[in-house]
Amino acid sequence: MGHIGDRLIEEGRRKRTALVVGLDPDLRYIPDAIRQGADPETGEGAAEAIYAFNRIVIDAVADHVVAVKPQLAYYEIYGASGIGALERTIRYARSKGLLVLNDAKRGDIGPTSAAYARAFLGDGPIAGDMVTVNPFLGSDGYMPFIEAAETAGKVVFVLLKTSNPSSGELQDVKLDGGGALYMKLAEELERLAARSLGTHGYSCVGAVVGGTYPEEARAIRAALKSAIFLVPGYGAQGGSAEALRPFFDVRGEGAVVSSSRAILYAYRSLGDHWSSLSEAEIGRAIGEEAAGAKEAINAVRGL
Ligand SMILES: O=c1ccn([C@@H]2O[C@H](COP(=O)(O)O)[C@@H](O)[C@H]2O)c(=O)[nH]1
Repeated sequence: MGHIGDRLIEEGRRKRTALVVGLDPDLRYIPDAIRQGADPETGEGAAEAIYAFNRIVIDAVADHVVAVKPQLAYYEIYGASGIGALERTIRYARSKGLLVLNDAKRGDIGPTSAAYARAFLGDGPIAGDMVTVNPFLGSDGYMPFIEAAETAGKVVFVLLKTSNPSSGELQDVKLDGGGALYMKLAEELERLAARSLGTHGYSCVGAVVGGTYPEEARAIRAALKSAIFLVPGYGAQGGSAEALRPFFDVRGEGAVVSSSRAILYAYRSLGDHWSSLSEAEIGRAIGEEAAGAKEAINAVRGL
């Protein structure tokens, strides 16, 4: 039976895209027409503003992306109403035929990870199709997610080599024998990924590999062939389209590239008057930026 990894590949073919747009709504950068007086400091009215903004983003990018990736932190700031905005956003994205990847970066002792897995990969109100997982606690921290993904036919992206500047402080630590910690985890993930290969050769086990580390990606791809890579770092963090080549397989598949700020706030480059732009102008700028990113990524995929 096919799983969400298969759907990612199939939707990517149908729409000719490997792009995922991150939904990291920051009220400070949301124009007045949408913010409608919501206060970035107190958060009053924030949930409505976030949901209104996300709807505009989703409508603008739906033809250019395989999935949206809500970043949980931006919703948790506002407590119950923020989580409510996340719930509504997930429903809206699905109504537009998009897959949902919760960027939650969870991971804990076994029973707590199992509860997180139920929350994000089950049938509950904030469950999506995919979730990011922090493996720092070890296998009893990440296995409940992998088992839940296998059961539900969903996908878990395990943090492997992250895009941030200090990711090497721990992830690159050399182990006895000389290999880096992230390579040891890559080898372990390949063993686990083999348990749930889908129609297109990819698994319920995915990996986060930063677009800012193409050399590391080359080595990881050689060891970890069965995992779809989630690739953040393109755009606002300085990762270029050209650097994305080693993340993809020979068919130009097997990776999805996420971009948040560069697309969400594209209208800010229209000038100082960005805060007074209309909803239509905002949607147009976001849609054009997403279309441009999709094509730039497609060029390195050989499409
Ligand atoms: O290694 C990682 C893992 C996750 N992220 C998340 O992706 C987005 C990136 O946002 P941009 O605006 O495109 O830089 C954000 O939600 C991060 O939490 C990451 O950047 N790197």
